[in-house]
Amino acid sequence: MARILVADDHDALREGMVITLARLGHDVLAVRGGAEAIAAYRKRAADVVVTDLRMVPVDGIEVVRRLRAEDPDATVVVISAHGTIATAVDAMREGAIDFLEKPFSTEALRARVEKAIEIARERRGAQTARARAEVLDQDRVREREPHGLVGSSEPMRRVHDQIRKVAPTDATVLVLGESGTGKELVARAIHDASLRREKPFVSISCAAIPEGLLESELFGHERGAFTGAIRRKLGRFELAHEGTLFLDEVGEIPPSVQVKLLRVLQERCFERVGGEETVETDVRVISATNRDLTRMVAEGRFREDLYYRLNVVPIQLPPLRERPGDVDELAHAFLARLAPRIGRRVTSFAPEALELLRRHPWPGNVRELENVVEQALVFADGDAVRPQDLPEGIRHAPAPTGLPVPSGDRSLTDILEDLEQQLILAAYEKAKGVKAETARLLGIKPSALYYKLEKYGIVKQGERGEEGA
Ligand SMILES: Nc1ncnc2c1ncn2[C@@H]1O[C@H](COP(=O)(O)OP(=O)(O)OP(=O)(O)O)[C@@H](O)[C@H]1O
Repeated sequence: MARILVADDHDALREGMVITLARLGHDVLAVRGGAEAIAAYRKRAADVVVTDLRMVPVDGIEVVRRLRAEDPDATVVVISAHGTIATAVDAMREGAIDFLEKPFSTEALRARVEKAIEIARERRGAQTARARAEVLDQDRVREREPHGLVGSSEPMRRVHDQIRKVAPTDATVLVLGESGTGKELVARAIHDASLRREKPFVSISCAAIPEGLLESELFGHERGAFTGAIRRKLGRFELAHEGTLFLDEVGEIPPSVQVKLLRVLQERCFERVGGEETVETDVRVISATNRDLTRMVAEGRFREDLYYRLNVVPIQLPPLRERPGDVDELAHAFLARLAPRIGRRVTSFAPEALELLRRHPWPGNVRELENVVEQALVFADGDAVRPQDLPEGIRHAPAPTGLPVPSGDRSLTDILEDLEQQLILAAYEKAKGVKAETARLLGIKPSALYYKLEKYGIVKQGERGEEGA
């Protein structure tokens, strides 16, 4: 059953339509003119409106126009007099979805109305989806507000402890960890527990901003500093004044900007791009990276002096696979937060589903887990998430091989070097430090072994000769 509004000033025709549509089980309201139709729709929106085009003083085209202006999802079918197709086309241009040419059979009326009802339903579905997306967007904004770092595994307890100790000091903190491990959340937690908590927390992802724009994003620019600099713009340092500035992906800062950042950290002042005036700043800097900054320093891609300035207090966030104990707790926390938002009454995980989550290696870390829970909730329709609600990649997890799952953070060479180092160490220990035996276990020449032992810092340089090999 649908709610249908019929507008026609021709009594017999109007009554006829009412009878036909009511017989089909619809809830029909009929009015005699355009103005009445608009008023009735405003009072109570109909699923479908069927209106004659030729009415005075307000005609059918005007009805279409007004209803669509007020409700973009209004679904209107127009009735045109024989031989006035052009007017019907005009009405369609205004947003009517279909037309009926007089005279028409009850069958034609039924068919058009049924089709219109279907379209109206689709539109309503899309509308709900839109409204939900808006709510989700708002929630995302709200999500930016601090919420606790979940996880009480031993490594996370250590992180909490470090946050508590470092927060009240003004020390510069470097948060290290793979992508999705919660580095930004740590930065917020430090800010929220600090004396600056009432002041702004400003964050910037240094990787997301093109090299040429990063300097002006951080330090602002003066009017006319470069093409397109129409007015003075404040940079993040000024926006974060007296608060905390979070520099995410700090390893991506190009050398030219590294120099300027170093100066702010040392002297607490800077100049805007294209400006002469020196701006004093009082900002606590917290930065984060998933890169190996010491390696970048060694390779000359990151200034050593800047590295030491940023790395006053390092906080290392372990990848999720190294704290499997947190998976349960995080999954339940995300479930509790996301289920109401998606409109699901799901309150738990089936034991088999939880088991699959525990077994997954989580290369995308906590962010991946959060996404997986959200996806599963979309499919879950009971009160527990079942294994079949989980994404394919989780259900058919490869058997654990003990190998790290590549996540894009590190190159194959790096991963292989790690593995090589581990294997050499294992052999070295097994051989109780006897190098000739270590080389034999590994099936390589002693000279190759010496080279690798030094490379990985397992023995100090120059120690190689002591066995006389
Ligand atoms: N311990 C945690 N408790 C609750 N939510 C977490 C936790 N860790 C991460 N998250 C959530 O996971 C997502 C990723 O976290 P965040 O953005 O802080 O990671 P990141 O390490 O900064 O990632 P990237 O390096 O990709 O920027 C966020 O939605 C965050 O709320």
